[in-house]
Amino acid sequence: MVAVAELAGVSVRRGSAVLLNSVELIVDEHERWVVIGPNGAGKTTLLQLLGAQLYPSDGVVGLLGEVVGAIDVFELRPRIGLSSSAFAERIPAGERVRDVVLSAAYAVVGRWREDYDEYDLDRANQLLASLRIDQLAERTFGTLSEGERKRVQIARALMTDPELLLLDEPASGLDLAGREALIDTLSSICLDPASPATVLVTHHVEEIPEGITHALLLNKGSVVAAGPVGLVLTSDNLSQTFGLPLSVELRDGRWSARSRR
Ligand SMILES: Nc1ncnc2c1ncn2[C@@H]1O[C@H](COP(=O)(O)OP(=O)(O)OP(=O)(O)O)[C@@H](O)[C@H]1O
Repeated sequence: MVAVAELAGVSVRRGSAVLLNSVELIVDEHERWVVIGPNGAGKTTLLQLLGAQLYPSDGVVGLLGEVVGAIDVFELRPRIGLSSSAFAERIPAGERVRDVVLSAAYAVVGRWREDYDEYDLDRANQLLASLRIDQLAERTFGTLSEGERKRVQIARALMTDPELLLLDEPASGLDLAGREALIDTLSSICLDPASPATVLVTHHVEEIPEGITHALLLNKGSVVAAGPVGLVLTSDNLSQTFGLPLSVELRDGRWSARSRR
């Protein structure tokens, strides 16, 4: 096993606020992690650390064999695929879908070269097809539905053939059919041995795709539990994470949770 990400005693503080508190985490190359916690738990902050977008206040963040702070983050970032709504907001509404994906190869947002390599063009087209949005390639990003935008973001995150894939709430804002279709696609990614190590953030256990191997539960910046998903996603752990009595169930590969009466 090779660790693609390693957090040792990592804390993030802003003024008197503790966003993350002494987090320990090792993500190995074939693992697919889900990070679950209530609003404000620190999930996005954790993902930003894993994406080399943020430095810790304390502790050590190791990514892809390098220590963050000891290497230029601009060398690390192209090796990490990140899909988040914060990033999506930076995509110009008039940008063509194929170019949104293609321009990731050049670490830019917005088309900037008239001629892309044939290899990059082929890869972008393959990703659009595998995410079932090839028919949208010529459309502009601003005209897409929320579900279509999520798929474009994931295709873009995969464009550089990253060693670590980070997905921040990929299914948020989708209707039931859109959510289920996206979770199906995410399951295919997670179950494919050729996919990169993955860390997916969500508020909802119902949004955990099949193929997720590990879970980390966060509450108020601290880890409640972390490890193999079957051991971590218990009713007790989830109740502690969300601060109310919950009953958790796994059926046909999908998780669900409801309030315990
Ligand atoms: N610059 C800052 N100063 C103070 N507090 C901050 C700052 N940035 C973030 N926070 C707080 O840190 C906490 C963790 O934020 P984060 O976005 O990581 O949580 P989250 O688990 O992703 O939340 P959500 O599920 O609502 O997206 C939140 O309470 C947030 O208000």
